[in-house]
Amino acid sequence: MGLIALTTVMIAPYFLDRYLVNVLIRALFLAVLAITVDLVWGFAGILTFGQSAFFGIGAYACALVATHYGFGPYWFFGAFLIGLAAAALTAWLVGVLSFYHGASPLYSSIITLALPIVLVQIIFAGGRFTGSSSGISGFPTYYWAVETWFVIAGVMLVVIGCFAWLFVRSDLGRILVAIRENEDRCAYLGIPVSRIKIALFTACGSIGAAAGFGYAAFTNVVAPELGGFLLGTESLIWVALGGRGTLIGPIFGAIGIDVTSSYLSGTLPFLWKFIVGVLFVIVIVLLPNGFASLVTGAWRKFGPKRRSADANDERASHSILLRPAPTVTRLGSNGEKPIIIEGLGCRYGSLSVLGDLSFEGRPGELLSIVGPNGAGKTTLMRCISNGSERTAGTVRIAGNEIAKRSPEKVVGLGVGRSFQNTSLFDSLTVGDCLRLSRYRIDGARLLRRTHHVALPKPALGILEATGLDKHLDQETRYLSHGQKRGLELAMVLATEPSVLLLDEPTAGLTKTERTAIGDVLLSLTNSYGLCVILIEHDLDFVRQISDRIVVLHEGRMVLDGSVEEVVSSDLVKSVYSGHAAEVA
Ligand SMILES: Nc1ncnc2c1ncn2[C@@H]1O[C@H](COP(=O)(O)OP(=O)(O)OP(=O)(O)O)[C@@H](O)[C@H]1O
Repeated sequence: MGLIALTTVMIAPYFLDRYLVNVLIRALFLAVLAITVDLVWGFAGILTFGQSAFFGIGAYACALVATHYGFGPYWFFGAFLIGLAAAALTAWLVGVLSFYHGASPLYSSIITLALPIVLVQIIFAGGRFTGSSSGISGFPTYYWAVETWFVIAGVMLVVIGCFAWLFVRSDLGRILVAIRENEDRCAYLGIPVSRIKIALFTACGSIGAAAGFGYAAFTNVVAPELGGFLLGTESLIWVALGGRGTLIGPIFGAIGIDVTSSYLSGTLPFLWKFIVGVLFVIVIVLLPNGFASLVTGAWRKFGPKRRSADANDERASHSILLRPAPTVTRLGSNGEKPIIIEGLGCRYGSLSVLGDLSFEGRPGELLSIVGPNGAGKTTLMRCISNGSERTAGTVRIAGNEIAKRSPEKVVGLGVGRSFQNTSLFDSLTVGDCLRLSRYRIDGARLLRRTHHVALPKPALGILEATGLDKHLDQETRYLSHGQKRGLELAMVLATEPSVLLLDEPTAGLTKTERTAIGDVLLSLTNSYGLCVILIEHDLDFVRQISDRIVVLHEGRMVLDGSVEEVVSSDLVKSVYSGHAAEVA
């Protein structure tokens, strides 16, 4: 595919009209910008209005160095590097401000909205140095033939397009999709979401600058509009019309709209903008996945059908293979108490949700937390798994204070958490979900996809018990509720925790499935020495499998004792009167 594209860009300019070749060269550079917008917005889900700023930085690096300092191969290459470095630094700074732990998704949109506006103001304020509102033109550049420029722009687009294609299919590319779909779940699997977003933003910033540099070197003109908000918004329109998250759609979106604009904007300047606007609205409403979805739909319908895989060929029937993890670093105790909580408190303003909780979890123990609705059970889970949630007290995991650590760092200490509502990644396959759960331990490849995933024994056991090992290529949205619960548990176990926090794992399950989950939990504590902390409303289930029970009421601990002590406690019966009969 890449070779065909390369050959096309090598020979196309010799067969096309000269004006069209000129227009296409600019469009090819803009298509590179569109790829970066698609990576940031389409794949990682970060709505960015500011990608044009990096394009502008690259363009101005070319013009400013050639105008004020010098021109020649070294100056030219030096200016290219300056453009890339300035854009990377700016993108990194914007990334740090936008994605620090606790920042809302709105931050990045607002900051990227402000970025091109600030850049344009800087250019205006630059006076004669930056050319102010008129920009800079006529600076020295390489006046190569248009065919040569076409090949340069085309090769740049094909090479960056191919790398982007490999990247989005790689392990790391799947993690980008996971972040877009469920950022919280990623963090609680130990994936450093902020760092990945900042790195992506930085890389895309410098690629955008490379495209801007090429654009300026070819056109020999730079103007503030090249780094402006309007181009940033237009790049979003190219991606939306072409097909967000498809790479090829945004490339054709950018080229199609820019080339058509060049032909129509002279004769129909206002009508053309109106047509693009209407087209945008129609596509957003009728084709939310852009024109690319029409093409892929037609290909699926009329294109060659895939040969069904040979059932005996395991590699052919699954694109991913499971194997046991060679060395399991945790799962179970290393001699330290898995968890010690002292004086834990949590307030929301004047509302005290948890107060002065102290208890510990022992190796191989199944500790249930029970209490009426609103007692603070889920808040307790949050305080254990995220250092910034509690307002008082300490939580130690295997001897290490969690302090103010973010969820992904707490996972690193050995805490695995499943949520009250099953929390997965709809468009990822079972295999993808398992692979990304191993990111913290096995890492992820940048341009390649791993075809196996090594899991600890209990995770493999759950996949076998739920039959998920036969559905590794199934997208998780098609799984039954029980299978989703099983997969989430296997994913959490894949992170090799020593403390497992489960928030109502049996909610919505059938009796048989509840029994199966109970057996799994007992084997996790008895055979692997895990400390399991379980929130559960099904008190029969709690009584059958717990070693110890902690009872919460209005954010306070009213009892910490064995099943018999809790069942016979009058105090518990009185605070838990609605369910007391079931406990007893
Ligand atoms: N972000 C928040 N801001 C303000 N109050 C909150 C917040 N989160 C939880 N609360 C309050 O804290 C209390 C405890 O909530 P929590 O969800 O921990 O209870 P729970 O015991 O898990 O209840 P359930 O069994 O219904 O899940 C509730 O009164 C809830 O309204």
